[in-house]
Amino acid sequence: MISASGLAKSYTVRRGRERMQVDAVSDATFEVAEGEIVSFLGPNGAGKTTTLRMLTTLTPPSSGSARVAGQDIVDRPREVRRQIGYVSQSGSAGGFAKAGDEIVDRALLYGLDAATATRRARALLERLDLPDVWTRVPRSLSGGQRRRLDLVMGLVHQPRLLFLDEPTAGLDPQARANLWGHIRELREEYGMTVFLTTHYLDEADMLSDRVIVFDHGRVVTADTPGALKDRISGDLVEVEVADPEQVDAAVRVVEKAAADKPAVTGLRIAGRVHRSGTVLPGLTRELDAAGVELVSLEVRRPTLDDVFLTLTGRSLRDAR
Ligand SMILES: Nc1ncnc2c1ncn2[C@@H]1O[C@H](COP(=O)(O)OP(=O)(O)OP(=O)(O)O)[C@@H](O)[C@H]1O
Repeated sequence: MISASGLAKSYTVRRGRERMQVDAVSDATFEVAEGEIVSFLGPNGAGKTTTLRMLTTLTPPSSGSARVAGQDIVDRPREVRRQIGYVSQSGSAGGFAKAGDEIVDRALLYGLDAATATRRARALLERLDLPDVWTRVPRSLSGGQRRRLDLVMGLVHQPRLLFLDEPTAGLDPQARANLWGHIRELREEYGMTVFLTTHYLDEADMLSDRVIVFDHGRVVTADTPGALKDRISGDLVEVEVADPEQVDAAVRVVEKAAADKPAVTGLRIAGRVHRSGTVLPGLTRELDAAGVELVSLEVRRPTLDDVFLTLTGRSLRDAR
């Protein structure tokens, strides 16, 4: 559904008297298959929005090429636009018009007749739990309602591919989870492809089939959230012993099972293991045999932040 190859965008900016070149995107090369939900994950300034604007034909690339919904973004921008929906960071519903009228106007712009536009607008509002907002002015709605209204605006012409730029930025946790649920259900119902930018790790993790990690204008890696976490770090096993005298014995046991050197903090020993499910039974038996008395044993899945840190040398949380 999306095939981008060496997509790049540079801007010339003035710094005082000097003109400088800013490489917003240096090499966006990736594929997105039909029906996938793919997150484009990276810190602020990584070049996510610029990539999205090139793919949606809002800004031309400086070099490279891409096909979106089977069409070349430079040669056939109109055909691309007809098949995609786009919800920008700031959203599209604003102004003083009533929400229902804004949706219908948007649908008319795409060439729908008024009756079909109205029918679709009502169905989508119902579908996104916004049954009573037709006569409301968008700016009077809550943040979560407004983002759902933005989705309606992006969906009214039934696109095959939906682009979402930071869809849940600024929403509270409940509204974010609610929006993720809607996006997943819409994909099931309409079979559409969703490509979203985000700098939220939990969003990329919970929502997407695949994550493209993007930093400094280029793709770092791409995989499913689970595979990314498996590939980089395995699981983190942490044992806490009761007796300081038993720390060394516990370290020796954990060391045998761990992929790298265990970290010791007081009475806690932490080690990365590749498959906790198969390692744990043996580990507990060996700790027992070594006479180590455990206070606790915890297994933690590495987060996407651990992955980002390993790949880029910086934490996505700090990079924001
Ligand atoms: N029109 C422009 N003129 C000059 N520089 C730009 C322009 N648009 C983007 N940039 C620069 O390109 C880089 C990438 O910006 P972009 O907005 O694509 O990043 P982003 O990953 O989407 O970040 P954010 O999450 O903050 O939107 C930044 O350094 C930005 O300042």
